Amino acid sequence: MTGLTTVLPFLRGAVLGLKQGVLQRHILPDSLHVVQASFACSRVQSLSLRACSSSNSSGACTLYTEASPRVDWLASRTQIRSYASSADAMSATISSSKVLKELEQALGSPLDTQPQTPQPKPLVIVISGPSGVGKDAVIKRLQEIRSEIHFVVTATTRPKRPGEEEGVDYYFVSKPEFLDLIARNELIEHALVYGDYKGVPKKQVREFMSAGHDVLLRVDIQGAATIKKLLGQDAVFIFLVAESERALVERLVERKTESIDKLVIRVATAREEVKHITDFDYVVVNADGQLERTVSHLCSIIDAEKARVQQRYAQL
Ligand SMILES: Nc1ncnc2c1ncn2[C@@H]1O[C@H](COP(=O)(O)OP(=O)(O)OP(=O)(O)O)[C@@H](O)[C@H]1O
Repeated sequence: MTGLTTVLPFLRGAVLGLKQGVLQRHILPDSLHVVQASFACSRVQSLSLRACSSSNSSGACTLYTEASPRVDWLASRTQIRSYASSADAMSATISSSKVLKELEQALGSPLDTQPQTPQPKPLVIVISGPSGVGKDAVIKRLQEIRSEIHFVVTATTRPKRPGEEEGVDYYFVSKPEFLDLIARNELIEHALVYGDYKGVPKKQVREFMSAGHDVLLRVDIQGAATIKKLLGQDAVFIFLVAESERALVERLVERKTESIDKLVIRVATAREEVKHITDFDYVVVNADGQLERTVSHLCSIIDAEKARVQQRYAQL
């Protein structure tokens, strides 16, 4: 009824205004009310009747408008419709804010406007899996989609190779510098690989997490086990697998980076590594030709982790 009251002055105004112009009388067929029924059939009908005080026995009503019957009638009809619609919206706002006020009075306190979901905390995501499963390929694509996730760059004592960039591929440090990082307990995990050290600096993780970024670590199974000991349930551990051992080996062969001898070692290692799957929170299959699916699966895991009631939070 509030909408009706709001609209009535307009109609009264319209009828008053008509007195100053050439009055036209239009008999409106029932079909008009069907058209207007899209927002409020009975209301418009009663508005028309009350505003123009005329109706015939078939239920059709009379409306007065200025001059040019057809055009003005259409304009007038549009106006009435838009006035009635905005009046409805206005009355909805008025009534809902009135209800909210009454509710607050009944509750004795204002309704809380703070978010009811837990504030997502920056996440440490550890991705691991056997050699050749596609860790680099998956992470590269994930970074393209989720650029806000910081991929932690490993520190290494290995000399820089042509094309490699400081801070992008690795942080290149001297052996004494690396040993100093170990002594100061500034590495999340480290390993000696073919005579060179490699390790994940804590400082980088701390800095990005305190800036609100999730951080992503790509480590081998041994490294994941070390991080698990350090962070336990505070980080999320994801194990990547191929759809089968054969598929994994085919991928490695196609990569053409390993000799047969090295391939034998990698496959034997992969057989051992896969036994550690139960130490991880999630396992994701990176099936052949399904890189996008794998990455979207990872995104779902990250999103689900953000929706946890008890959020993981790693402090280093
Ligand atoms: N879903 C996939 N389908 C087909 N090929 C893939 C898929 N994922 C990765 N690859 C390809 O498989 C090869 C191995 O991938 P990648 O180098 O990313 O593995 P990795 O796990 O990082 O290996 P490593 O641990 O030895 O560095 C690459 O040539 C890569 O392009």
